[in-house]
Amino acid sequence: MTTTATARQDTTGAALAVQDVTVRFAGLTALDSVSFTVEPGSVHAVIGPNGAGKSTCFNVLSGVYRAASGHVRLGDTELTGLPPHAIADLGVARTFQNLALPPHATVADSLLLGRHRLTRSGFLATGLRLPSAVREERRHRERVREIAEFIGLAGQLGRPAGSLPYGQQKLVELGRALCMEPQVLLLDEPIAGMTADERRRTAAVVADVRDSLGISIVMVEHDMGVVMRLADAVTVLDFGRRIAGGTPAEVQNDPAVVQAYLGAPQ
Ligand SMILES: Nc1ncnc2c1ncn2[C@@H]1O[C@H](COP(=O)(O)OP(=O)(O)OP(=O)(O)O)[C@@H](O)[C@H]1O
Repeated sequence: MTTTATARQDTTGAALAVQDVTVRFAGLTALDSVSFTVEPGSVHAVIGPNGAGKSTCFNVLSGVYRAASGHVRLGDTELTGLPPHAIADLGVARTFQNLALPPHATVADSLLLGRHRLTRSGFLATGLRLPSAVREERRHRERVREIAEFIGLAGQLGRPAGSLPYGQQKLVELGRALCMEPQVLLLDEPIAGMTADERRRTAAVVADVRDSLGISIVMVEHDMGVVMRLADAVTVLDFGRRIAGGTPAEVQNDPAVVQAYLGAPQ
């Protein structure tokens, strides 16, 4: 893996602050006044047993669900209540639990989709292939190549993304999110369904995104081994409440966490 993509930025980064967020579905409180802060350039895992509220939390951060109360802020910027595309425009990109790639598009074109919000040339200029639009497209394609190198898929740029092994398709999704030049990357179960090899490789890419690009990562993940190895901080949810938070070692030894996972008092 190369670090050519490091040239892109000098991001000191902003903290992503979740403050007293409550989400209700028809009488059920899926998130109950949940607060946590994702420090700039860190991997922050959100964990918890089934139904704890992890996906709900993720969907609030990405603007899919609207909180009944509370705030989500990136630095000084209020994200609360904004639609998903506006949140993406402000630098919070997400991947999906299930693959969401156009099946026949090449890897290059799939990654290029992530550049859409950064494209300045209008529809007409692009259609007429005006020099400014051609130059801009070339710049975007160069950036796509750098990101493909970063995620280890430069050799696959011309292949249909749908023809790649599952683990590589998930990396394309991650690459597409990186193409948006985010400050924060939201990863929904990034290694679910992967082989051991794919898991290792994806975990290495996630660590590299943090270490080389300085991007903050919020990750919902069931694989505790990966969470413990990768995360700088962990927030634990149970029945919609934040029951613990801290370093992986701290939460691992927290009696409330042990009880939540085992479902019985110790
Ligand atoms: N769109 C929805 N409508 C109604 N209830 C919902 C909706 N989404 C989630 N819930 C409920 O909110 C609670 C939290 O669900 P959520 O999917 O956030 O948990 P989770 O921690 O992601 O679980 P899992 O690990 O099983 O994916 C659950 O009781 C769930 O049934």
